[in-house]
Amino acid sequence: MDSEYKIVGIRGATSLNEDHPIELTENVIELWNEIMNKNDISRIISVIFSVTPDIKSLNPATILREKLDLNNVPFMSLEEASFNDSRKKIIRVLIICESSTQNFVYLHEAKNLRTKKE
Ligand SMILES: O=C(O)C(=O)C[C@]1(C(=O)O)C=C[C@@H](O)C=C1
Repeated sequence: MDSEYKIVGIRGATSLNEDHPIELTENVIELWNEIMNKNDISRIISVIFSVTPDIKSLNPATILREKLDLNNVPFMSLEEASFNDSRKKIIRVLIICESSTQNFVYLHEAKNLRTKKE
C-alpha cells in the first residue's frame, strides 16, 4: 500500500424534496459520484447509510449495489436517530476506506447540516 493512503471515514449527505423512488435514486447516485470525484479512494472497506424516519420509498444501499454494480461493497442502511431539532428527509453516508483524501460532500438541503445553530 502506498503510504499516502490511510484508512479514513468520509462523510456525505443529501436531501429529498419528496420521498419518491426516482428522486431518491438520482440523489443517492449523485451523492456517491460526487464523493468519488472529490476523493482519491483506493479501497472501500464499508459503507453505512442512515435515512431519516420519513424516508421509506427505497433503500439507498440497494440502489448503489444494483445500479452501479457494487456487489462486493459491504453496505448497511440504518434509521437515523430522531431528535427535536432533526432535519427531515436526509440521507447520510459514512464511507470507511483507504484514501489519500478526506473530502466530505453535502448536497442540496444537507449543505448546512454541520453549521452551528445560534
Ligand atoms: O453530518 C451530518 O450529517 C449531520 O447532520 C451533523 C451531525 C453532527 O451534529 O455532527 C448530526 C447528526 C448525524 O448523525 C451526524 C452528524
